[in-house]
Amino acid sequence: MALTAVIRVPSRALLRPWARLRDAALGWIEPAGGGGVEVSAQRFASQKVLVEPDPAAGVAVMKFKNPPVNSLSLELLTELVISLEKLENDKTVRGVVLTSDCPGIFSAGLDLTEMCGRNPAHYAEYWKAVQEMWLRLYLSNLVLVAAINGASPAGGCLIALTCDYRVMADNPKYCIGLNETLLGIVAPFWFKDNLVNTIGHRASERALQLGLLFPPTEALQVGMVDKVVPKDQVQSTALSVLAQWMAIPDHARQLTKNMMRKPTADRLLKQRDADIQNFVSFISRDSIQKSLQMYLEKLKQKKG
Ligand SMILES: CCCCCCCC/C=C\CC(=O)SCCNC(=O)CCNC(=O)[C@H](O)C(C)(C)COP(=O)(O)OP(=O)(O)OC[C@H]1O[C@@H](n2cnc3c(N)ncnc32)[C@H](O)[C@@H]1OP(=O)(O)O
Repeated sequence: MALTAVIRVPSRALLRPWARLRDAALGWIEPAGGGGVEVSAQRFASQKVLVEPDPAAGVAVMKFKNPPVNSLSLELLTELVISLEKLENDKTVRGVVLTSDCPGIFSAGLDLTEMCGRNPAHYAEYWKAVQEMWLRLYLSNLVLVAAINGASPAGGCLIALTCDYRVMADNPKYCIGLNETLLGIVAPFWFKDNLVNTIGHRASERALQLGLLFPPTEALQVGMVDKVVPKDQVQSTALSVLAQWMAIPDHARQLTKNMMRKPTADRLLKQRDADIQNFVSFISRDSIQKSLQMYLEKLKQKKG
C-alpha cells in the first residue's frame, strides 16, 4: 500500500498549537511587553500525569491518570513530555517508574477520538505530539522501568517498549501488543523498529501482521516484557529493578543506551515532517476513518 503525501501542512504551523498547549500546561507567563517567556516551576500543575518523587532514593513514580482507560489524548501526551523533561532537569532523579493510576488499564493506546472526525491540522498536531512522546521516552537519559499494571494495547505497548525494563502484572486478562492491524491501520515504522529491537524480527513480523495481543506469560516468552509478578508486587518490583540499574555509573550507562538507541531514533528524526504528512494523508482517508469509527462503535457496544 503506497502512502503518498497528499495533504501538506507547513511545519511551522504544526509547531505553534503544540507550543501553545505546552505553555498553558506549564503555566508560562507571557510578559506584558510580549518579549519572551518566564518559567515558574511552582505553577506547574499536572492533571493527567501524577509524579511522585522520592529524592532520597533518586527516583520518581510517574502515573498516568486519564480515566477510564488512559487513552493517550493530546493533553496527556503533552503533560507526559513536560513531566519527563522536568524530571530530567532534576538532579536528584536518576530513574523513573512509569505506571497507571487507572485500575486494570496501563494505557488503551492512542486516543481514537483524536484520530477520528477531525481536520488535517489537528491530525498533524496530534501526530507530532505522539512522535515527541516516543522520541523523549526512547532517548531519555533516565532509567525508565514500566510497571504494567493493566491492559496495554498499541500506543500503551509502545510506551512500555520505550522503557529499559518491563514488569507486568500476572493477570491473564491484561494483554500487551501492537494490535494496529486489527483496527485496519498500520503500525508506523518507528513502532515496528522499537518492537524489532525488543523481540527480534521474526517475532515482530508475526506479532505485527496478526495484531497479536499477548497475555503476560506469552509476553514474557516472546520477550515483550522482562518479568511477570503478582499485581500487588508490580510497582515494588519495578522499583527494585530501578535500583539495580541505578547501581551502574550514569554516564557509562547513558552512553551505552544512546549508542544502542540513537540509530533507531535518527530514522524518525531524519523524516519527522514526512512521517507527519504520511500520517495525515493515511488517517484522512475515508476508508480508514470508517474503520476507526466502526472500531470505536464496537468498543462502545461491548457494554450494552
Ligand atoms: C503512515 C503512518 C500510518 C499510521 C497509522 C496510524 C497508526 C496509529 C498507531 C497506533 C494506534 C493506537 O494506539 S490506536 C488505539 C488502539 N487501542 C486499542 O485497540 C484498545 C481499545 N480499547 C480496548 O480494547 C478496551 O477499551 C480496553 C481493553 C483498553 C479496556 O476495556 P474496558 O472494558 O475496561 O473499557 P471499555 O472498552 O468499555 O472502554 C471504556 C471507554 O473508553 C473508550 N476507549 C477505549 N479505548 C479507547 C481509545 N484507544 N481511544 C479512545 N477511547 C477509548 C471506550 O470507547 C469506552 O468509551 P465509552 O465509555 O464512551 O463507551
